[in-house]
Amino acid sequence: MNPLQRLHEAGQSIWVDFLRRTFLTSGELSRLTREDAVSGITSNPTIFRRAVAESVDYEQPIQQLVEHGSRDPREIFYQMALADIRAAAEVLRPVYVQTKGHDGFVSFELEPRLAHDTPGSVSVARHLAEHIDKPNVMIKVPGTSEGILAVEELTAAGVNVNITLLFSVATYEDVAEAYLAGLEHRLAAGQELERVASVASFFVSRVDSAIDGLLPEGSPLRGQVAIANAKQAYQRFLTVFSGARWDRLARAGARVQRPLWASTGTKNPAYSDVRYVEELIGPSTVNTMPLSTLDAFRDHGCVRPLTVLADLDEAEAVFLLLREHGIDLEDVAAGLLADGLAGFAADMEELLAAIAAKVKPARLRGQNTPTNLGVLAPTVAKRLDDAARNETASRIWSRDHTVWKPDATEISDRLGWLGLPETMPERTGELQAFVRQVRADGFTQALLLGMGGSSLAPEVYRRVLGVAPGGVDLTILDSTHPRAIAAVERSRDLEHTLVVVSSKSGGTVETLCHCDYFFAKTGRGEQFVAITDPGSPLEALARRRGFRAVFLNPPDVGGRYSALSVFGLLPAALIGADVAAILEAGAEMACACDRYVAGSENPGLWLGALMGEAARAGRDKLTLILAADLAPFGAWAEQLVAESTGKEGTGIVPVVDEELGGVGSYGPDRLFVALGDVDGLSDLAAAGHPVARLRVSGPERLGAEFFRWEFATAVAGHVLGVNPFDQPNVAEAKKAALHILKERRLDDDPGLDDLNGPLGSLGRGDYVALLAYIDPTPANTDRLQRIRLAIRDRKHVATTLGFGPRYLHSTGQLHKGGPDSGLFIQVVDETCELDLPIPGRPFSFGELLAAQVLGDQLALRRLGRRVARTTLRALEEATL
Ligand SMILES: O=P(O)(O)OC[C@H]1O[C@](O)(CO)[C@@H](O)[C@@H]1O
Repeated sequence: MNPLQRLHEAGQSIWVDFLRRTFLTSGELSRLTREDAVSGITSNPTIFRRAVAESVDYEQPIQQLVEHGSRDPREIFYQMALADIRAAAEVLRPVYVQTKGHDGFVSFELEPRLAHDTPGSVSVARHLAEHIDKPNVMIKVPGTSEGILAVEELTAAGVNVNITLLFSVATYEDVAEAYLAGLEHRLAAGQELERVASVASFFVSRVDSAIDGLLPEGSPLRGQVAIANAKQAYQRFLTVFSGARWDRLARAGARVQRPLWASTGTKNPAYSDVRYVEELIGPSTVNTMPLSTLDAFRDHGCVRPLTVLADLDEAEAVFLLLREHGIDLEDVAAGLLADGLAGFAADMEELLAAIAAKVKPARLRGQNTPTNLGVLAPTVAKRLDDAARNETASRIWSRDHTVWKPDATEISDRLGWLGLPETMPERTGELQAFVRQVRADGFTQALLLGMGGSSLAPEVYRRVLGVAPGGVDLTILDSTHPRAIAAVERSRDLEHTLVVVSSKSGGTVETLCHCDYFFAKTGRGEQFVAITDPGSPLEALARRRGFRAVFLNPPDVGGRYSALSVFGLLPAALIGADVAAILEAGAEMACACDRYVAGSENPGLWLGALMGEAARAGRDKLTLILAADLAPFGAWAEQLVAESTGKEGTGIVPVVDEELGGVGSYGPDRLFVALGDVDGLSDLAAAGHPVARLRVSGPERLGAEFFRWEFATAVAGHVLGVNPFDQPNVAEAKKAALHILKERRLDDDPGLDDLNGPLGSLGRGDYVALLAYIDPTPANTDRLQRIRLAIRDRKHVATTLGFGPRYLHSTGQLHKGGPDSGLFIQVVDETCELDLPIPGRPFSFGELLAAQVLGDQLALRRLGRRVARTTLRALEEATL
């Protein structure tokens, strides 16, 4: 038995808080009923908005309805939604029959505009119930005072009701009373009671989100109130549904109105992702879970029966303490109800707008327009067929580590990126409020300190989107070159600069050194903010130094997969970007890549199959040709692909920012992927190079591209048989550099190399990586770019360019763990007169950089890779 089945055994019904057409038609819901004891479905305007706006499922139904003369978005919505509700009711009918009408329900919510209209609610709900005409359907009515009056009337009329948006125990009691009163009317009228069912949807995690924000940092009450509140509601349930009044109804066949725990997806990454399930287990209850919570519980949920009855004294104590803090739970509940209604109303509007937009031609079809896959076409097609047969996409979404490796290590706890488009919208308000405060406190600039996955997405946002009105000007520092640090320092008005220290592990040496350096300059904690994982050394440091804020990211999101998490979105919010729109685009792509979307219709699956199969066929140089407005995206994709796939002697070598050349410049080891509007690829396609074009409608679609490439990279990892979420060889260079610093071995410098030998060794399928440990100025970059093009055109090999130490956190893994086809040319300063001390450390930035040059060289040499060290001038002489 899996944990979900055990939960069912413990007396709790498992419903899913999700609905979408292909979820029904693909057989996924019926599979969940068979394998995971799922026995119900809940829907709401948000779920329908997502289903319609962010998936391709409804394109065809909309077109068909339009062809049959429907134009009105509301009418189209009801046609489609009610068809889904009926279909879901059919799938769940066996459960309903087997449980003799106890379980197997699907819920459909009244439109939010009826929330304060009792007669309107009653008449629409009755009409819907008649029209749907299925015994196992519930109509959702909100727990407003007008809604509660409607519950009584509807129950009396024999309509099954699910009362939603309940946050307070007092309101819950009114709801239970309304249900009893409705049943009593029926009894008095001599009508049967047995076929009337009801649930009371008590919201859980939203209560913690609201209360936690009112409590002081570190308060032990944080994260305690929602569960205590739900436990109290359960106590009221036990009282109301017992005793003489209830017994009379029960004897006549009445069913209890079961408490249903809703809002059970964890919002705060510091809390367990199954907390709102594990703590509320008890008989006669329902838990409706988002798919991510369902997957998490199946994976690691722990079933302790009757937790809903445990620790009641503690729950009491929580309420006492809450009152001592001056927090009135009833006020909070009223606020949550108002917010919940407003949220649903906004989603309903958006849903109708999305339908209106789709009445025009479908938007999501044709994400991939492969111009010429040439020799790769059959293998990619076969791979997609295999993926459909093996349910690869579905298994990825179920977070099944065996897609990659039999061992779950560094896989199961690295798949959180899949859920970010769904979970992060909850946090946009928090990010925006933070930025407003930052602005109000006079900060006009921001400086982000971070490496690799902690800095590359912010850089893409900044360079692609610019700074919007109301945003702060953000600069990213990921170089330890003393001149680069000095230049950043000079360019900032430090007093008005917010410093964002960004590190998942919280232990990255470059980031911590930068942090110490700037902290010593300003000495003001309120100028600093940290983004990190819960419990990291950086979190501790930030709290010790009194940082203005610490943003904790979900720990199951790896650095290079974090663009749509706080690591990407806080910097995006700082520059004034529309974070909600970024996530919306991400969600749209996530839906396009969903578990039911097969073959080339699934943009992430398709791209991953292409990249992986190309590499297997020797075309492992993934050459990205980016439209000018998306150019900065390349460095982010480079890290994602290189660090994810470059291991175990295989991998994909991303080639970015290599200017497009003539057909003769390229060997048969290339796959070209164009992003956005780019010209000049037809000759390459005509010459037999595989060329794929990805359509991107504009920079505002960045959120979609981040997700597409993450999904594709996960798929490519699967095709290559590697774990795309670890970076096993990164530590080698790190360790070597730290050892050199510790032992003060900087003088064991092997000196510069003659380049003729290494350059002469280049052959077919090789690549040259220029690793520049010099000041990353535009002028130096231009000189290095000229050199790489000369090497490419003369030697017909792919070239890459990275600045140290930044590339160590990007392509460094591939260099050491990937295919042995690289020639690594370290480019170092002839002299550097400037050095900067690092406060509190026995080495300077100049020494750190020097140790990193030597450390990486040592790590590469130990693996038998070709490495040479030179200066920019000597390299120019040897190549131009
Ligand atoms: O966010 P952190 O933990 O500072 O790590 C930064 C980068 O360093 C790496 O761990 C590699 O060194 C990357 O995977 C990561 O993106």
